[in-house]
Amino acid sequence: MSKSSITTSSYHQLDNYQVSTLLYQFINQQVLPESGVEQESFWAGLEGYLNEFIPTNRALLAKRKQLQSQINDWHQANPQAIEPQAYQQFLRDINYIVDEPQHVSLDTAKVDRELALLAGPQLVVPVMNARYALNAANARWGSLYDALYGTNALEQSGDMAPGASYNPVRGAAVIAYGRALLDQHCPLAHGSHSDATQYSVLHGGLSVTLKDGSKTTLENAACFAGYQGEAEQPSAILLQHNGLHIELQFDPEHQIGAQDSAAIKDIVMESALTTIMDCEDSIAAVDAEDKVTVYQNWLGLMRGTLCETLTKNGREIIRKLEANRHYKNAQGHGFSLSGRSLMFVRNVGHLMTSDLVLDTAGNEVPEGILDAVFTSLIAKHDLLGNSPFRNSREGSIYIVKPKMHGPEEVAFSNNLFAAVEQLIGLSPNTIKLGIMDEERRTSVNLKACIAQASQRLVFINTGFLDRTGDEIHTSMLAGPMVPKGEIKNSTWIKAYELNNVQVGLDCGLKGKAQIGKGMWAMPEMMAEMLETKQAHPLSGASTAWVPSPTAATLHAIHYHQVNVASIQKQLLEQLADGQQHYLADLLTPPLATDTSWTEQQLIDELDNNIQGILGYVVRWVEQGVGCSKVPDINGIGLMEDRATLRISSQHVANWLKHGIVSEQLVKQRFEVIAALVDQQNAGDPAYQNMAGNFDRSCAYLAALDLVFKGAEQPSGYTEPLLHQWRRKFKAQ
Ligand SMILES: CC(=O)SCCNC(=O)CCNC(=O)[C@H](O)C(C)(C)COP(=O)(O)OP(=O)(O)OC[C@H]1O[C@@H](n2cnc3c(N)ncnc32)[C@H](O)[C@@H]1OP(=O)(O)O
Ligand SMILES: O=CC(=O)O
Ligand SMILES: [Mg+2]
Repeated sequence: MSKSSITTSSYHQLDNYQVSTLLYQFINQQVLPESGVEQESFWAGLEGYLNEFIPTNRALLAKRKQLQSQINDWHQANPQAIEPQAYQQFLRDINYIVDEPQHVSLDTAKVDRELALLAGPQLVVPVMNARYALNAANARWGSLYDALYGTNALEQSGDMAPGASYNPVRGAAVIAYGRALLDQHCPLAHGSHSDATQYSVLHGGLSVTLKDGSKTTLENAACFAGYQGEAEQPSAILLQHNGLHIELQFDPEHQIGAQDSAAIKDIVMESALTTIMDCEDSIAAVDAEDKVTVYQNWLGLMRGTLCETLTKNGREIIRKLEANRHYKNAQGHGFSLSGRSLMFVRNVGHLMTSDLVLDTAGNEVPEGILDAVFTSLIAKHDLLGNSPFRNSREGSIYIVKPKMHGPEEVAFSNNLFAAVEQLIGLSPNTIKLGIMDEERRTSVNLKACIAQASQRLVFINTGFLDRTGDEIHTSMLAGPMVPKGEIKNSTWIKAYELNNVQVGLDCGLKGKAQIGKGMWAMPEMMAEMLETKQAHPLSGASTAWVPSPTAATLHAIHYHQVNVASIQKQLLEQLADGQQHYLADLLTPPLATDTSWTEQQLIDELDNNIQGILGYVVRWVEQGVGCSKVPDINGIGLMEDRATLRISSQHVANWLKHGIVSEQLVKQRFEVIAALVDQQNAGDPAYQNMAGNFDRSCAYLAALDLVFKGAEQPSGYTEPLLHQWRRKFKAQ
């Protein structure tokens, strides 16, 4: 627990704690009114809550440290290749692996259908950025035409180049793709959607006129969900397949509609069913001022008031939350669908502390404890109907809790949420929990983790990025790791992904909660995503992460191609015949067996890691940007956040620890790459060069620390050093 270094903030004195005046005023003036919670009882209750949970939080962190030190000692005492049985026994002896409960059955009530019943993309967004957060909330519906036209999903060279103005060849390819998609998932009884000249609603069903004048309908009448406008000439037709909607929009006056045989101007896909508003790894919030901005945006989303004025393509627009979409069904009765993605909020984990609240000794209190109470109190406005919109129709609050290590830490979150419910007047289990399966102690004890939250769990998600960082850090002393790019092919990660689905199904998540997969971290590589990310629904996952609304729209296609409910059913049938045992593979770290890398291979590996580190850290520390697109060594823009930074910094730290690379070589490559990153940012007027500034640049020194002090960082996390250096930069 660190002493607060911020002296500029003023504090309001409670009995035993001091609350940042910024937070105190924000909560009193903007959050408590109409929340059904009285100011006096809230602050008094908060003190009791902090008294109750701070000591346990500290004890859990001490346990992490103790276990890591026992593991380090074991590797030092056993320097030869890991003997699997002895290693597993040791992990059981120290209680790193606990006994697996026999039978766990999920019993979560009031779960919205987007989580329990539907399968589709999950978008993640830094909530500190209001413009992006609004865009994400609205990403429930996305233009297929824009997603195809504007990305490499379709060939981008020659005749197909997007160009400065509309390219009709590319446009025709987009339209053909859309028609093929309709033929595949909502086929006609006869003929093809590409030959359609008119869509209308006749006799309670869809009637489609084809080029030859014949009329047909949908092969499966249930694919027709509704329409907008007049039945004979609708402005939109709503289709449905695998639980997801597809809207055909008609406009003969529109640039695209005018050239289309059926006047279709766009095909709009139901895209991000759910979105995670992230207060964690994609943002840089290091002090009370930042945290209040985060909470303010979350409040704006929960009260429906958030809006942002921006200039786009030379036009000023005001971005706000989208209204619901209204349709008539086949019988002409009105109904509506949500215009917005169902929102989760991702709290921070148990590690960090915040200067939002200080104890009597001036120590910051655990940030996760504060996030639980403030993000829930804000979300209570949604449940009370204090917004023109509704997030959870079932009346639940959805919190994603990251970076928990093992069942005790899940139990802690569960107790925390129960106490918050009492404090702010919610019924038990209103606050739901999404467990990030992203630390090794959670993966190896996943069933026991689920058991600790069986009445509030709504997802388990393989955060493979953090999980990879933890894999390296936990086995830091076991030996040098394989190069970073090879880790994704290693034994443990395959077992980890399979185990997550198996355990989820075994604990009864089907039909009740999400089984989720990780982030597509190459935001510009949409063709490659279309090619490969189908693997996520095919594995039995009901959702998987995407970095942008466009990626959500394209990933939605995979949930039309794959019926997740039937995959899960098959997997459950296999499970009834016996479980696969993944523990031994899960405990096989990605150690290199052959370390005879050439000097050039070592430099390439270092450069790749260091480019990601510097490119990300410079914007984090000096501009407060928590998630960036940073070119890798091959010029491919990668999504970098704190979890990818954890991997890169731990990887270099591991190679330093085992003498694979020397300190001198690492420093030399840092200097070379710093100049390159400076060049990449040359167009940014707010940017300060690192090259020539090596002993003063906060960003550069932070990046060096992340590597050279990497082995000693708690669980290899990057946030302690990032926060320290960002605060230093802000104070300058
Ligand atoms: C390991 C983990 O924890 S993963 C989870 C954390 N990661 C994330 O949350 C990823 C979030 N994604 C992002 O922050 C961004 O997509 C980045 C940083 C990767 C790329 O951002 P940029 O370089 O600005 O993207 P780009 O210029 O291609 O597109 C910007 C447009 O896309 C939108 N956009 C991009 N990402 C998102 C998003 N996640 N949600 C909503 N809108 C988004 C922006 O609003 C903007 O559109 P606008 O001009 O209409 O406002
Ligand atoms: O949070 C996600 C991850 O991969 O880490
Ligand atoms: Mg993570």
